[in-house]
Amino acid sequence: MRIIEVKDYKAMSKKAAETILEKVRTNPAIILGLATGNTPAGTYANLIEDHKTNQISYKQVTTFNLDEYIGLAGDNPNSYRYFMNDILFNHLDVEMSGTHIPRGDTKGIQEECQLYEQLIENYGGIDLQILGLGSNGHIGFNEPGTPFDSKTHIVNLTDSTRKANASFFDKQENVPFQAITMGIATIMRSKEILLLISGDKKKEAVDRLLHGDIDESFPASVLKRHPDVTIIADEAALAKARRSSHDQ
Ligand SMILES: N[C@@H]1[C@@H](O)[C@H](O)[C@@H](COP(=O)(O)O)O[C@@H]1O
Repeated sequence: MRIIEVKDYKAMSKKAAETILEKVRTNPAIILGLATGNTPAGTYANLIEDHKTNQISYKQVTTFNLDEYIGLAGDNPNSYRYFMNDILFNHLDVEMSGTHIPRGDTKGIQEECQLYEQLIENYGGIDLQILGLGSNGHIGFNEPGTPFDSKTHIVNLTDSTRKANASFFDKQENVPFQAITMGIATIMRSKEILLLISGDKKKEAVDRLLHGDIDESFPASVLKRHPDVTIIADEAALAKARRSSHDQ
């Protein structure tokens, strides 16, 4: 894993956007894996800003999001489909039919998982996957204990994840209890991974990621087995991990 240390959230967002733009320039038909949450929002804002001035086209780009809440339709403002349209897709010239997010409102959720996995496979896999990091080490919605060989599946969200994501909802009770997520094996099949981490709230998780064992109790630890992972993390997120390295 390569680590790029940046000053703060703003610098992380800029560096991440530059990395993505470089890839889109080189491969205009790139298959991008995208994440939701606060962490990548600034990166997406930078991509939109760049699009206004440089007019890089996203018409041939295909995207696959990591996850979606079960029970929320795409027009529900709390769904990840709505979030992605709102903070990214509606501001680029991307073809909406080329943007994929699991459907959380279908009756056949199990079937949706298989179809989503198959669709990624049909496209030949993801070229560049953007990831955030949950405070408990989750990636996508793969909570601690998720098998490393998991494919797209249904998850029960932990209390800590429901709490962490409650700020997007009116009340915590409204945060769904389940989600569909790409599995850990799905994520690991991506050719390249860009993990973005910012802020003090993530410092314990970063410390465990960099210094802990590879173990299913900490899903992100699997990334150490991937041949091409770049972490862009800010000073606050790296604070504890850096101290631990000095202590050793
Ligand atoms: N499903 C998302 C993840 O994909 C995201 O990486 C994580 C961290 O969120 P944030 O970036 O808001 O800290 O939270 C959510 O649970």
